[in-house]
Amino acid sequence: MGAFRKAAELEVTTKTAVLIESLAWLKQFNEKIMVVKFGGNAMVDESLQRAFAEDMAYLRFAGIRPVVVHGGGPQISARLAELGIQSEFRGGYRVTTSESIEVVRDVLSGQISRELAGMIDKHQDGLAITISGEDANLFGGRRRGAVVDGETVDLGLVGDVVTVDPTAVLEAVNAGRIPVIASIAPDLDQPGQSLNINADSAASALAVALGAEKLVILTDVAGLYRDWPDRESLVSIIDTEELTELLPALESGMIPKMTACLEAVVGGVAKAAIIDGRTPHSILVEIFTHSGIGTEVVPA
Ligand SMILES: NC(=[NH2+])NCCC[C@H](N)C(=O)O
Repeated sequence: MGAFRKAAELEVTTKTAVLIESLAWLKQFNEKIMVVKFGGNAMVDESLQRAFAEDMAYLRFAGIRPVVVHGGGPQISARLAELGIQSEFRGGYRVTTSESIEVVRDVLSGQISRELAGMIDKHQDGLAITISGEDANLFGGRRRGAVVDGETVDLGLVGDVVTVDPTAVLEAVNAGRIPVIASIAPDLDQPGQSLNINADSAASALAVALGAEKLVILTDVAGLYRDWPDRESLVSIIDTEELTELLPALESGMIPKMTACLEAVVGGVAKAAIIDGRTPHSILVEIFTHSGIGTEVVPA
């Protein structure tokens, strides 16, 4: 047998193995809701955005029901700079004012949600549907500052999701559509006021409210490292008990993401994962292979 023919046969064997490995996961996730937090570099790189839209269409046509939640920190900063709106910073975080919250809304709902939905719709007309956290009672928020060196600093109109009414999202999902959700919410304590909501916590709260099977958070790291920055210590799977112990010692940028995973699983979501959004199609590897690609959080 020629070497060429052998190589071709090997390639077929590899492809066959990959395809058949996915069967277990196609069965497990069939018709299940999966909440995906879109963020980080993937959000500001057009080819990664396009790959992400393709992945969402892929999940949907594989029989899964994806729900996308996104933030937009970098785009908001860029738009504020363009408009010449000066921001005050406290403890390294931008303070959101009533002037800048209008820009936040416009960038999140008007720009990012629409662009992403447009890319998903390239795969089938009307596949995506944009929903703002301010629509149909979806989210209710409460102001929360950031903790810097053990002290809470007031960041203005910034907060966390504290109430979720998933009715509109469920309707969209049941109609076979992919909701694309902007992380902005009415302030429960101040009627008429809106808050810029942390998208990790919003995705987590929504996953719980929807009874999702899995929460997946895209980030700019490969996953959770037990001993950062030791590259060998990347964790593939961790339970809520061990994660709770590890959490206070984590690098500060990881804490909100791992907390979101933890709260989702404690709230009843079967599992949650953080994966590298800089690697195109990493979500397909996470979902459809046994070993996945990032760090998965499971119940203790
Ligand atoms: N990082 C990991 N260990 N992931 C395991 C993923 C297993 C399976 N494909 C799932 O999505 O549930």
